[in-house]
Amino acid sequence: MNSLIHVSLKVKNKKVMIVGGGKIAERQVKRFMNAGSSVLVISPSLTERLNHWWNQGNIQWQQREVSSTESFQCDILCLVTNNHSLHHLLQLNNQHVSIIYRADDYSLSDIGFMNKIEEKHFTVAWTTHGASPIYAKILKNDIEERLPLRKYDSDLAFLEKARNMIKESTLSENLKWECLNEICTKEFLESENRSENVHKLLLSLQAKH
Ligand SMILES: C[C@@]1(CC(=O)O)C2=NC(=C\c3[nH]c(c(CCC(=O)O)c3CC(=O)O)Cc3[nH]c(c(CC(=O)O)c3CCC(=O)O)/C=C3\N/C(=C\2)[C@@H](CCC(=O)O)[C@]3(C)CC(=O)O)/[C@H]1CCC(=O)O
Ligand SMILES: NC(=O)c1ccc[n+]([C@@H]2O[C@H](COP(=O)([O-])OP(=O)(O)OC[C@H]3O[C@@H](n4cnc5c(N)ncnc54)[C@H](O)[C@@H]3O)[C@@H](O)[C@H]2O)c1
Repeated sequence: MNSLIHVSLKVKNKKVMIVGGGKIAERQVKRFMNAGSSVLVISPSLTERLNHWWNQGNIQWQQREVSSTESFQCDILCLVTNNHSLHHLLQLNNQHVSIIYRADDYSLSDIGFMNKIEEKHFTVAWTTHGASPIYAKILKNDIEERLPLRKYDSDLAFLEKARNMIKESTLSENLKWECLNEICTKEFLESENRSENVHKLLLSLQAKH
């Protein structure tokens, strides 16, 4: 049984607490800060970049050591110190927090972070489930070379607009469904003027019904 579900998690305005202020904390902070979460770091020290973000007012910082009996009120708790037993006890004492990330042990973590290639309209994400993070990184080149990611992205930019037009049309649900399938065919996508062809397709179907 695979006990993992791969999701896209919306973390804007979520309260994220990061215990630890080293290199791995930096990676987590960057991720959540850029996604619009409210980030609080608790650590006696910060890396230079974390310190910069704190100075800029992008994150909050409590300069202190966390003790193993503490209880936190937050949506996501990231345990990213270099202290395995502290993580273990904090996880036990914070069962009320439904998402706890443990940087020291993938198998005990509620979430894992995937490798990804992001285009505007398209994301490819993969994971080796911690089997080999370095191999996972190497795969990036392989995926970039083998997949026509720019083409997918440009197709999707077109399809997003076309799909909205179809959804907003007065066609019946069945005909809308037919259109949505039609615009995804290779022939349609590779046709000379695909944007104009969407208008034509809609007009011809509307005229018939
Ligand atoms: C995708 C990405 C997301 C993220 O985390 O941001 C990610 N690692 C990234 C960067 C990165 N990782 C490492 C380096 C230094 C080496 C280098 O520079 O090459 C760097 C680069 C850096 O730090 O800059 C090495 C490393 N990573 C882990 C360990 C083991 C350990 O710590 O025990 C080791 C020690 C080596 C070993 O033991 O083999 C563990 C994990 N790393 C994962 C994901 C998860 C498993 C994913 C999977 O298996 O597919 C997992 C389990 C974390 C988790 O999800 O809990 C991000 C991609 C950024 C990008 O796109 O470039
Ligand atoms: N997930 C990954 O990709 C990955 C990769 C490498 C390492 N790791 C794991 O992440 C851990 C952290 O790595 P790092 O390179 O950031 O370590 P680091 O030593 O650079 O940073 C540890 C940070 O934790 C802080 N800290 C220590 N005790 C604390 C306490 N009681 N309360 C609050 N803060 C405390 C330290 O002040 C420091 O800022 C490693 O020990 C390892 O288990 C994960």
